[in-house]
Amino acid sequence: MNMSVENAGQILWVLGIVAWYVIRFPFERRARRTRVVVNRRSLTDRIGLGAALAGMAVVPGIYVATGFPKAGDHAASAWGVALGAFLFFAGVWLFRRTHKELGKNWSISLEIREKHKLISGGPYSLIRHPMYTSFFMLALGQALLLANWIVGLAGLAGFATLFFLRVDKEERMMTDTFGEEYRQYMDRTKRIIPYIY
Ligand SMILES: C[S@@+](CC[C@H](N)C(=O)[O-])C[C@H]1O[C@@H](n2cnc3c(N)ncnc32)[C@H](O)[C@@H]1O
Repeated sequence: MNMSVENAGQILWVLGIVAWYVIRFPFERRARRTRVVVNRRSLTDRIGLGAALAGMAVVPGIYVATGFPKAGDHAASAWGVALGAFLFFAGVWLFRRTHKELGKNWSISLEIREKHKLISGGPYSLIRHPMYTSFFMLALGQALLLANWIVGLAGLAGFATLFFLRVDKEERMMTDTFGEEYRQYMDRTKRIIPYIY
């Protein structure tokens, strides 16, 4: 087993998660100060958020800190880790772009804020959910950076749960709020992969 490649994967994952949190923190603080006018947070959405948090932070965090669970460990390859690092940091970059673009309109859950504007520029010009695309990139990166099948795939399973529980509800909330403007936006964009889905 090549320990140095595995350690490199874990260190890169930790660095990416720290960068992720540094980007997210100011938006969480600002969101607390901006009034919510529509709240569609539901039990299903909380379950999805819990699954994503468990799969992308708690399970890999415990693995990196303690090596648990040992079951599922596999040998890491340098190419796999390099590809994982590329996907993970490209995901962090897209995550930052989407936060900058959404600005005061960002929410962690299904909410419309006071003076909410429909954003359709930058990464939002091709896909309606580029932040969710960035999460899928982070989850794929995690699967390649962490040399354990259970821990690696927990991120994909956790985020896919949130995505599929949420996406229809989010689009319904946006259509209810922005009406024809959002319907037209839907007609010219895909969900998470430009020109495909
Ligand atoms: C966690 S953010 C994710 C945004 C988007 N689904 C994405 O993946 O980039 C969720 C919140 O963003 C807001 N939102 C989603 N799409 C938006 C858009 N095109 N313009 C403005 N706000 C949007 C909604 O208030 C929603 O509750």
